[in-house]
This record gives sequence, structure tokens and C-alpha cells, in this order.
Amino acid sequence: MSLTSSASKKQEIKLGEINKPDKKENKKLVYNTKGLNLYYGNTQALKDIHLPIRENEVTAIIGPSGCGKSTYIKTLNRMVEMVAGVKVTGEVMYRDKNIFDRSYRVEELRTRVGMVFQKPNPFPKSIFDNVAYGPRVHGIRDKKMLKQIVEKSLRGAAIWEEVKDRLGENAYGLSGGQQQRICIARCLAIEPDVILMDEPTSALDPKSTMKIEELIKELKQNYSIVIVTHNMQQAARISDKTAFFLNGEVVEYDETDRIFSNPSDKRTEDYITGRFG
Ligand SMILES: Nc1ncnc2c1ncn2[C@@H]1O[C@H](COP(=O)(O)OP(=O)(O)OP(=O)(O)O)[C@@H](O)[C@H]1O
Repeated sequence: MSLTSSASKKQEIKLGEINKPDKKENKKLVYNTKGLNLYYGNTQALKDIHLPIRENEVTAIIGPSGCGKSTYIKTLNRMVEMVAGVKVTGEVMYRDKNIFDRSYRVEELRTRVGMVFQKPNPFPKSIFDNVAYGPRVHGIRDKKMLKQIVEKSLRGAAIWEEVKDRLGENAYGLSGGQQQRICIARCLAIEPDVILMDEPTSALDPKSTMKIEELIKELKQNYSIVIVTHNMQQAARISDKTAFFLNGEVVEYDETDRIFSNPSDKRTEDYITGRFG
């Protein structure tokens, strides 16, 4: 599914820097998206996307409503295929393999890439069973081992102290912010390589939002994180790199500091200064 149109080449030149190794930090590529187009029926939602995601970084995807942010993040774990009539061309390389190749095993991707959604979505089960769910699906039955995984994951999601005495209680009894951290713990329990987050704080109050932001900054020591956010201050606070999407295209991708202080494209500047969106 490679794409070699002249439009694709043009964008590759314009965004030329993004496919080179990051010399300053020498960070490895986790994902490399090359000439990705995505159609919902006849509607093209993503147009010739070229975008790297680097190891141990937080990459923020920003842009106005309907510009393709959620669609893009859902291509990274092939969740977008669940929508009927979706067509994809181009390549999404994950650790050097094109995840849209016919031979690629999507199950493998799902064990390496976790996802956290906009609304906390714990299962109607105990806190323990929520976190143990993934490991159990992967065949872990040993109680001692499951206990260790649950504790480690809850600690990793900075919620252990709050729930350690109530692991048998239903996760629905927790606050929205706590539920979201349980969902992050559930995601950590499968020991992912990458964590995708689609507006993970948009349903939360400012205090819970702050906690999740702190957590994301810690998690990047061990994971690579891609976060879709409507909140530009959030992108500026927590991300290393930012990609600005508009009408299904990547207008600009750069160091977050640069995007917010000295963007190269007028449209990025107009968006971050609130002239539209
Ligand atoms: N399941 C679908 N079927 C058809 N079109 C869709 C579907 N999902 C999204 N789209 C269209 O694709 C485009 C991109 O939508 P997407 O949800 O990716 O944007 P977004 O930037 O995440 O928006 P928002 O910030 O409002 O969540 C929009 O025009 C949208 O209407």
C-alpha cells in the first residue's frame, strides 16, 4: 500500500525534517506514517499524512474539530477499521513494519499499543478485575503474579494509595478522575510500548486533569505517548512534539516549544492565537 504520488513527495519535502533521525536527542522512531490517506466512504478524512512518533516522547495532536485528530490516532492501532466503509492507503510503520500490510497481525499490535479514551470506560467489575483483565486475557492465571501486576500498574498510574484498601469494590464507585487512572492502569497492565490517549482529560475537573498531566509526564520515561487534545495549554504543558492538523492534513509538526512560540506556518499561528477553531 505504498503511495508515491507527486503530492506525497511535495509534502515529504515540505515536512522534510520529520523523517530524519532526531540528532539532538537521538530518539528512535516508534511510528512513522508515510503518505497516509483515509476515506470514510467517499469522504477523505486524512490526506497524505507524514508523521513520526518518537520513543519516550509525548506527541500532541492538535487542531480544530473535525480535522482528523481522532481518526489519525485510531489508525495507529487500526481501530479505525471497525468503521464500515473505511479505506486506507499509504503506510503506517510501527517498529519498522507496516501495520496495514495484509500479513500484519493486528493482535500483535493490540498487545503493544494501549488506548485511553475521552470518557473513562472502566468495566462494571472490581478495581482488581479491571486491571487484571488484560493479563488474564493473555493467559496469566497465577494469583500471586496477577496481584503483583495489579499493584505495579496501579502504582504506575498513581492511584495505588487511593484504592489499595478497596480493590474488591466496583470501579464505578470511583470519581471520574480516579476511573480514568484505573483505565490507565488497565492499559499499563499489558506492558504496552505505546499509549494512545484521545482527549483523556476532557471529561475531568481541573484537579483530576492536573493529576493526569503529571502522570503523563512521568509515564513518558517508560512509554511513548500520543495524545489528542483540544486544549492547547495542555499540549504546551506536557508534550515534546506537536502536530497541527487542519482539514485532514498535517500543517506543521515540530518541537512543541517552537510550535507555540515561533510556528512556521501562518495557519498554525492563527490557530494557536485563537483566530479560528
Ligand atoms: N465514522 C465516521 N463515518 C463517517 N465520517 C466520519 C466518521 N468519523 C469521523 N468522520 C469524519 O471524518 C472527519 C474527521 O473526524 P475526526 O473525528 O477524526 O475529527 P477530530 O479532529 O477528532 O474532531 P473532534 O475534535 O471534533 O473530535 C470529520 O469530517 C468527520 O465528520
